[in-house]
Amino acid sequence: MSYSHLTLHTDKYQINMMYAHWVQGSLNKKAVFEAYFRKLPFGNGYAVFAGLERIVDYIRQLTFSDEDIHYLRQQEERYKEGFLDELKNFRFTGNIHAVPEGTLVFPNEPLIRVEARIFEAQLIETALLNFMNYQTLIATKASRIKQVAANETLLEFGTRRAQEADAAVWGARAAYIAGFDATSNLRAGMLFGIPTKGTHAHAWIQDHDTEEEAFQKFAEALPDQVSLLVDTYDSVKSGIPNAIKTAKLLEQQGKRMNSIRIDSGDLAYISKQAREMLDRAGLPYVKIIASNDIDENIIINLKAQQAKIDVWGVGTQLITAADQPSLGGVYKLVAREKKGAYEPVIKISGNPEKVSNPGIKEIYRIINKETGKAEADYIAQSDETDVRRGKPLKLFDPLQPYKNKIITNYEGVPLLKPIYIDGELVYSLPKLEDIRRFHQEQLQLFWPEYLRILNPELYRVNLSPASWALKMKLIQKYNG
Ligand SMILES: Nc1ncnc2c1ncn2[C@@H]1O[C@H](COP(=O)(O)OP(=O)(O)OP(=O)(O)O)[C@@H](O)[C@H]1O
Ligand SMILES: O=P(O)(O)OC[C@H]1O[C@H](OP(=O)(O)OP(=O)(O)O)[C@H](O)[C@@H]1O
Ligand SMILES: O=C(O)c1cccnc1
Repeated sequence: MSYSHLTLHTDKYQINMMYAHWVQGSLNKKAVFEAYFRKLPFGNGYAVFAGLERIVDYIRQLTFSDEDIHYLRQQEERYKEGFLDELKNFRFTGNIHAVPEGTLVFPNEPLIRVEARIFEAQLIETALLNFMNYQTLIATKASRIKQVAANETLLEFGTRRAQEADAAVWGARAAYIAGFDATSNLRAGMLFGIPTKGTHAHAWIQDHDTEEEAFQKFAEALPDQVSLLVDTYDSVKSGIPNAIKTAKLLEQQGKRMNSIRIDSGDLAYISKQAREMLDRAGLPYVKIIASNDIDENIIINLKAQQAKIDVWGVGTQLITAADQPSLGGVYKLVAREKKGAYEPVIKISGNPEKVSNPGIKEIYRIINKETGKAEADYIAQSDETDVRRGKPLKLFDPLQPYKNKIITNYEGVPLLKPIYIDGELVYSLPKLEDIRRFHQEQLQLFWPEYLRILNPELYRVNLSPASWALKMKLIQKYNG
């Protein structure tokens, strides 16, 4: 059995619906689903889309193995053999559009659009949401941390506390997209080409008779990468003075010590002491790393206390998105094939936020040509042409009709890109470095008011008048 084969990484109800479609002969009918989230995490003003690379890899390997079929045969549903034969020939033959990784995204806009036989589109819901929700959440958390530590180095240290191995490596990748500089996870480094960094643990010190001896032995072994953890006994009285001795010995060999790491106690006080002691000893080049349950709020706080920290090691709070451990992305049917054409469909809910936006849609980022900044995102039906033709657009929020605006001098950038067409991968997956750069460019498109981490301005995401009218028509139809 392979732990990386993911075809049955789906909720059983998807297979049950596929079975019912097979029984009813409706399996080949086309359907269009869109994936989006309704609420931004962490009170942030934007989210950072991630997960596409894994989705592409998942779609690529999406076949039912003999083992999968054997397992399904044993289920209490007693699926008929004809269905299992159908699954043996299964492959994804549809279209997928998605926004590129690193894109800034907002609530209620389609981030992934799947157009396929209902049989195929239904199967992939669970895995798509699983990848998109987790990776987008971590990229967004990492982006918040980057916002407050723009000039320091950020190291991702979370693996030991991550929700298992996949979360660790894909989380490390998401953090890198959003601006982290390196990870401690070597597998993430090997798989994705993320730079890797490491210091040492308390165990190295505990395993020696004295801290001084431990530091010197470590420096002897890795003279070009010396980073010493100074808090095993007492940072100010013992760790930092011993690290200084080691740095001086290294200088005699023409080498420069890289850094010290502080992992407990008052990080503001100790880092200031450390900086002073290192500078006084003629070691201004030795950097100070801080770790210990760091997040964006602690970073802001430590900076306000004039902490002298050059590098932040961030683990648990980032990799587990501790203050909001899930993103509520959903995958909703927006159109179904009926008599050879698409019919838009809606999901109605007592909760107005949960009423879906019907119809096959495009999102455009409306860039004001004068300022070069993003003005709003505009969700239109895919057959509307106003944005592409640069026609004046009415930006309106139906819940706040006084917030009405006509925009004329703009460029409408379509955000959804073709990824799979007729089951073929047509998207050339960008290099990770390019995704990271693209994310930084995305940030430049937005006024800082939308990017601040506390109480950001609400960025407009507006439905086109035609999309709004369609929604109202379907609500009226179903409300009778
Ligand atoms: N000057 C400071 N201002 C605000 N927060 C700080 C400051 N110094 C440290 N912190 C944070 O306070 C928390 C301290 O946690 P905790 O009490 O568990 O650490 P500790 O007792 O110093 O070390 P240990 O991990 O060994 O228990 C950490 O999240 C740390 O990042
Ligand atoms: O605090 P995080 O943001 O998760 O960063 C990673 C933590 O992992 C290591 O701690 P370790 O596993 O040795 O435990 P301890 O320092 O809490 O005792 C390291 O010393 C950091 O404190
Ligand atoms: O290299 C480090 O210092 C490190 C790595 C993982 C977790 N904590 C610290």
